[in-house]
Amino acid sequence: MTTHQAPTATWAPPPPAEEATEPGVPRAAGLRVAGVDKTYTTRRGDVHALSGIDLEVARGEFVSLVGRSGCGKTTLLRVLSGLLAPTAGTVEAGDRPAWVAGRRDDAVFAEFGLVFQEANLFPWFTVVDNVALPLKLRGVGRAERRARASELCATVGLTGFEDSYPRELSGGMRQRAAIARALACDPSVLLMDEPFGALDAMTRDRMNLELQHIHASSGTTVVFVTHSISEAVFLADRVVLLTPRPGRIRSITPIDLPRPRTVEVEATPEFGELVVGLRRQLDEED
Ligand SMILES: Nc1ncnc2c1ncn2[C@@H]1O[C@H](COP(=O)(O)OP(=O)(O)OP(=O)(O)O)[C@@H](O)[C@H]1O
Repeated sequence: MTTHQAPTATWAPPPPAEEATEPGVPRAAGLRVAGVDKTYTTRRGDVHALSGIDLEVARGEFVSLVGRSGCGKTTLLRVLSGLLAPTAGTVEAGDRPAWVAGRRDDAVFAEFGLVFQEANLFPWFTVVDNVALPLKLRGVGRAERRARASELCATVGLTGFEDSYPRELSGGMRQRAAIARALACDPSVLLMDEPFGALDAMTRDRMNLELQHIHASSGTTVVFVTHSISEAVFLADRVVLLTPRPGRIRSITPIDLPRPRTVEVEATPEFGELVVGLRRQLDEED
């Protein structure tokens, strides 16, 4: 295990997925975050949420963001999503400026897929119509979008539930539908904020296996926020640990465990060492 204390850790990105160059398959983009600061201005004063965030995420890489409650994980993810303007700094996606001088390029962010803790499905739409919605908004014809949405339902294990309504699904199934919807437009980057945080432990384990499979087959770049160190280690190529007040990158830990990973990996000494090492860093902040 190698734990780097600086965000400039040398790390060899995985080779870009070959499928990424084929038509109809996601074209993953890397992310470059430089000098990002975020201060919230409130009636009770300023809250300095992020300071000097420098981070490169390689094309096709899976990065987990962890840290104590309130350290700025969601703030950083919202900046990366285009939902929140940084106070300073830049974000680039695949060499295209996304945030520069507080201005966003909508076209860049339109290529990103977002998944939050709540699935946020439209209750009056069926699963397939929810998944197809981003395609509808892009003007894709009904037959084509239904075909693509059914394909995505199969990818996330929802075959047979295409015509169900969200209320007829379990929490895990709703999150799978949300992931399928985020994948509908072949996102260049998939940003996920505690997507499995509300699920029971067994469902969460299964979703982690499925997400790993989806990441491998789609080749997309993923930034994943979680409170769970073991989930972060299980999924990631690298784990980024933030420290609070203001949020800074404390360490970047490469996860060199072989893929595909199964639940058995969690019983290995290598996995245990990585988790303990990260927990120790968190404890040192007390
Ligand atoms: N809209 C807001 N206005 C003012 N302060 C905010 C706002 N959103 C977040 N903050 C503050 O910014 C800091 C970082 O919050 P953020 O939600 O990004 O942390 P987090 O690491 O995602 O927390 P958690 O793990 O609890 O979800 C906190 O001090 C929080 O109080």
